Amino acid sequence: MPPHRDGQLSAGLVTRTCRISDVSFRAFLAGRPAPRIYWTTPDGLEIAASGAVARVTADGSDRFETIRDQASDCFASVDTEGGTEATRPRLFGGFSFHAEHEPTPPWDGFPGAEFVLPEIQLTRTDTGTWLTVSARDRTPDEVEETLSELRAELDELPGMRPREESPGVKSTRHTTAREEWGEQVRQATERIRAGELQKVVLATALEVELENPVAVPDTLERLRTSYPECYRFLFEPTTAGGFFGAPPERLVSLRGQTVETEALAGSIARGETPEEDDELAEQLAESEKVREEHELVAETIRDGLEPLAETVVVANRQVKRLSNIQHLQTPISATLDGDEHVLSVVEALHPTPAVGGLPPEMAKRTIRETETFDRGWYASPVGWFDANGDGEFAVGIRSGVAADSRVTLFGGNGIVADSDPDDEWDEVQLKFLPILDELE
Ligand SMILES: C=C(O[C@@H]1C=C(C(=O)O)C=C[C@H]1O)C(=O)O
Repeated sequence: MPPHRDGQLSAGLVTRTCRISDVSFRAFLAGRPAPRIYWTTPDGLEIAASGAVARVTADGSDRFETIRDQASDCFASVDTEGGTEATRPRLFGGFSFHAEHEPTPPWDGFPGAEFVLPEIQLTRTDTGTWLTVSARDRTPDEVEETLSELRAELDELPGMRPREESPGVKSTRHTTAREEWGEQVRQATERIRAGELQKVVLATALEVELENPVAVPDTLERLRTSYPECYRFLFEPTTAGGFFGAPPERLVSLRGQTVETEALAGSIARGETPEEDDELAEQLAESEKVREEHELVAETIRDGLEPLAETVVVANRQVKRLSNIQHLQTPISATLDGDEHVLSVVEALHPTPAVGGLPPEMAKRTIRETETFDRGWYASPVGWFDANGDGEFAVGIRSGVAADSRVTLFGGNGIVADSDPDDEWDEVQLKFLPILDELE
């Protein structure tokens, strides 16, 4: 499919922002149609948005570049007033995992890449809350008038909204049966022992039928309490479905020439007691198998950054503890050689061997040949970028696609030569839990 350009902004973009009293972002999102966007980072930036003033889409292996080109048209003429750095125009969206992406359910409405510049955006930081309205082909006065009207409407919304009940789980179905998984892992380990592969991340999907339709913004709000150290996002391009999740993993943040990223790979459960917790963390940190697998990820990220960077700094490995799982984590930072667009860094890193494998092409091929469900946007870059090419992307894991009363969740794990199918299965189940628990 050739990229279409309904996002082109020949007539220019007008955006106006005003400060507002705090308001429930969930109540705002509940009352808006698709496209709807939610994005929040552990450091406190929180954005809820709806409508599309511009929408750029792309497919195929040059989708990163196509999006960047279309976005520069989009940002070419922007008349913006009243905001702060936090409210500057941003395009929100993401990419499919594979370049050869042909959406099948539940991924209807998700092309190979799509970014949206929202019509109405709420931004919350620790210094305040703002409302932004953006439009094309409208005069600044008209946009300001819409801003005042919307501000009055928002005054009617509650500052806090009582939490809705969880939708309740009617039934769950693994798209990959346990025996099939065992066979998949055995075949992957054979390829690894034969020297074709070093590592591959295999995933499965869990189809969850709910008692009631899911309100994703409410689910994300509940995840705020249980997973405060994670990103939380929703990208709902059409009414067909919304991709959402609470990923612990940053793919990249780029500000000026400073890149922050990490290797996050290697997993173990949490303990019932602090002692057991520490024992498990130690077991994770001491396991040679996990350490090797983790180092492959850290080295590959470093190698991916080096051609773009003046310096790359790989910090010490540590254990990152989440409510239901512990991971090995290595923070990595870099100073780039020149002005690179964040999408160039995204393209250089995706997929890291934390979600793909090594060598990258062989791992991607193995994933395509092995997995019996559509990865779609699972384990892919999701986030935003701005007119300067700064931006931030999470890895779309601990995630699912929601449509009415069905949510499809995804979870994967790194397979290496001596992986045991049963252990890997158990670890994958842990990765469904953050969202599954909130739906139940
Ligand atoms: C693939 C997933 O997680 C990734 C794989 C991990 C592993 O193999 O131990 C750990 C963290 C993530 O990088 C997932 O959550 O679905």
